Amino acid sequence: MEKVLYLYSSREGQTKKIIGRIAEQLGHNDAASINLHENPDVNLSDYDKVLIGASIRYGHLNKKLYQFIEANQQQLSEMKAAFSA
Ligand SMILES: Cc1cc2nc3c(=O)[nH]c(=O)nc-3n(C[C@H](O)[C@H](O)[C@H](O)COP(=O)(O)O)c2cc1C
Repeated sequence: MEKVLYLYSSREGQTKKIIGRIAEQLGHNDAASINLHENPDVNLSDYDKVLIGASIRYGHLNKKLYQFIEANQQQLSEMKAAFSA
């Protein structure tokens, strides 16, 4: 079975709710849902697909998210990855 990760960067919880709803709609009830700020060292190679959800403040995503994407650029380009903000 495919392993799906829902990874989020949420300040007040809206993004967490939104990606939870997407997971529900796609039938990914068993997918992992991880807060990037609590688990910055999440290992993408443990998953087949990832959806990254992030909130915007004053035109910017959270700095930790930019750092995560930069650090995992190679892995993200080689797996099925989607982004929502
Ligand atoms: C102080 C503040 C600044 C925001 N700046 C932006 C922005 O620049 N662009 C945008 O599209 N939304 C902006 N928003 C809207 C948030 O991205 C939106 O409310 C989002 O759902 C919050 O998600 P979160 O609860 O997961 O942090 C802003 C919201 C707040 C409270």
